[in-house]
Amino acid sequence: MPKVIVTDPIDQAGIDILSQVAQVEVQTQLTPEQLIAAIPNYDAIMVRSGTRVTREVIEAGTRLKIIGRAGVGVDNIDVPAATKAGILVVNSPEGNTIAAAEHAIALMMALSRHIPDANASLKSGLWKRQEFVGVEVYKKTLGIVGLGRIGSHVAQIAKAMGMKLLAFDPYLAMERAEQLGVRLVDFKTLVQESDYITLHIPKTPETTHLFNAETFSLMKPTARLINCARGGLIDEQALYEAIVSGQIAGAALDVFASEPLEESPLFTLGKEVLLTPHLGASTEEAQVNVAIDVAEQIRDVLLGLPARSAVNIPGLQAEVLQNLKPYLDLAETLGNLVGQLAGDRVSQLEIRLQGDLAEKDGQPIIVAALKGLLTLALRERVNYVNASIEAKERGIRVVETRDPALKDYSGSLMLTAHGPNGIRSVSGALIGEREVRVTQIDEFPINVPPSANMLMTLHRDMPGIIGRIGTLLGAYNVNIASMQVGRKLIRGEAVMVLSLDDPLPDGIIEEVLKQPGIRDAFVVNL
Ligand SMILES: NC(=O)c1ccc[n+]([C@@H]2O[C@H](COP(=O)([O-])OP(=O)(O)OC[C@H]3O[C@@H](n4cnc5c(N)ncnc54)[C@H](O)[C@@H]3O)[C@@H](O)[C@H]2O)c1
Ligand SMILES: O=C(O)[C@H](O)COP(=O)(O)O
Repeated sequence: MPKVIVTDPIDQAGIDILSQVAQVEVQTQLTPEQLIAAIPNYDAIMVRSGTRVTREVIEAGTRLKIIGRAGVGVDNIDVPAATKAGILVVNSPEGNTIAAAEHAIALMMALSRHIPDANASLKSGLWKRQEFVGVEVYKKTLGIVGLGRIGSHVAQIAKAMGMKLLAFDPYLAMERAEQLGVRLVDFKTLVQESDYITLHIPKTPETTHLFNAETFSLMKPTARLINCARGGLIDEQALYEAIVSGQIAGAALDVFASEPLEESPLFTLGKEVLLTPHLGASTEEAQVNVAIDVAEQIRDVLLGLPARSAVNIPGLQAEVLQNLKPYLDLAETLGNLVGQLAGDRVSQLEIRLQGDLAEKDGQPIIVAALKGLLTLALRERVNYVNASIEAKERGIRVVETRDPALKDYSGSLMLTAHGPNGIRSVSGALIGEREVRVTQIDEFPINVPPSANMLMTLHRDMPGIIGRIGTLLGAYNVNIASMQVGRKLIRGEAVMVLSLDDPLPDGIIEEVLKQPGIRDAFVVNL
C-alpha cells in the first residue's frame, strides 16, 4: 500500500480520502532535517504553507510521486526541482478564494472601526468610546491590486458596501474589469486615489516590495493598506516608517516576509496596525474544500489517474506526455517569448502547427502555449488544466491554424500574438527531437536556444554594431554565451539575439538604445 505523509494541519475530510488508498501518517512537528530523513519512505506528501518542500526534500524523496498543497500558493515548494524529478505538484486554486477575500474585507472593517483594540480595552475593564471613533468605507475608494479570483470576489463585496472600485492588473482584459464594475487604472493612479488598497497578487520578482518608501510617499495620508496575499509585497520597515511619520493612516497584514513572524517594529504600533498570523485560508469551509480537493488528486494519482490541478508538467497523462513533451516545451517557451514581445494584455494568440506537427493533436500544444503566455501573469497558478479557462477569462482569443506543407523542419510551430506592442510572431522547432530552438522572430530568421537571460535588439544592419554591443556588455561584465543576427536584406532591418551568462544590470538597456542604428532593445527571460 502506498504511504502518504501529512506535515501541516489538514482537515480530517482529506485524511479520510487518502486513507482509502494509502497508509497516512500525520506528523506536523517535523524539523527540516527530520523531514529529509523521513521522506524516502513516502509516495506522497500533503502540506499547507507551513512546510518547506525544498530541493533537498525532493531529492531525498526517491519514492515521491506527488506533492499536494492544500491551498493556492506553492511558493513553499521547489516546483522546478519537483518537475525535474518527475514529481507532480498539485494545489487547490479555488478552495480558499472566498475565505481569503472575506478575511481581507474583515481586516478592512476591523481596521476602520478599531475592533481588536476596542475589544481588548473593554475586556480590560475600560469603557472608552471616544478613543475608538472609526471611519466608514461607504463611498470610499478601494484600490485592488490583482483582480484575479480573490481580488474579484473582494470587488463584489466592496461594491455592495457602496465603495468605489479601482484596480491595477496589467494582465487582465478590460472587459472583465467592466463586468465587475471596476475601473482599471495604472499603478500610480491607484496608489494616489485610493482610500484603501488591498493586495491580491502573487509574489514575484516584479511584485516584491511593490509597496516601498516611494509608494507610501504617493498615498493619501488617510489611506490604509491591506495585505492578505503574500509576505514580501510590502517593505515592512518602510511601512512602519510611513505610519509613524503619518504618511499613511494604517495597515492590516495577514502575511509577512518571514513567517512565523516573531519580531517586528509593527508590533510597537497601536490601533493603526492590525496583524493576523496568516489566517486568510483558515475557515472551516476553506479547510474542508482544500483538503478534499487535494486529497482527491493525490488519491487519483496514486491510482494512476490524472490530476485536475497540476501545477507542473507531469500533470498530463503519461502516454500524451511521452509523445508530446518536447513539443509542449517548445510551445510553452514560444508562448512565453511572444508574450514578452507583444506586451501585457494580449488579446489574440494564433497558433500555427506546421509540417508533421500539423498531423498531431493540437489541443495540448495550444494549452502549453497558453500556459507559457499566462505564466507571465499567473506564475504557478496556471497549469495544463486551467490555462484555456484562464485565457478565456482574460479575453484572449485563440486561433489554431495548420500548415502541413511547410517542411523546413520536421515539425515547427509559429505563434502570433496581438498585444499593446503590436502584432508579434515567433517560430520554433525541435533539433534532434528534443532541443528547443527559436527559429524566427517577427520576419527575421534566426536559430537560438532559449536561455534565462537574453538581450534582443531591433536595429539597422550596419558595420560595427555587433562589436559595439559586445564591448558595451563587456564593460558591464556581462558574459555572452551565444549571439545570433537575423536580417532579411543586407543593411536592412535586423534582429540580434544574445544569450547571456549573467543577468543584465540596471541601466544597460538605456545604454544599448543610445548606440547608432539601434531601434529597440529589451530583455527576455525564458
Ligand atoms: N492569506 C492567505 O491565507 C491566502 C489565501 C489564499 C490565497 N492567498 C494569496 O492571494 C494571492 C491571490 O490569489 P488568487 O487566487 O486571487 O490568484 P489569481 O491568480 O486568481 O489572481 C492574481 C491576479 O494578480 C494579477 N497579477 C499578476 N502580477 C501582477 C502585477 N505585477 N501587478 C498587478 N496584478 C498582477 C494576475 O493577472 C491575476 O489576475 C496569491 O498570492 C495567493 O497565494 C493568500
Ligand atoms: O496560498 C494559500 O492558499 C494561502 O496562503 C493559505 O495558506 P495556508 O494553507 O497555510 O493557510
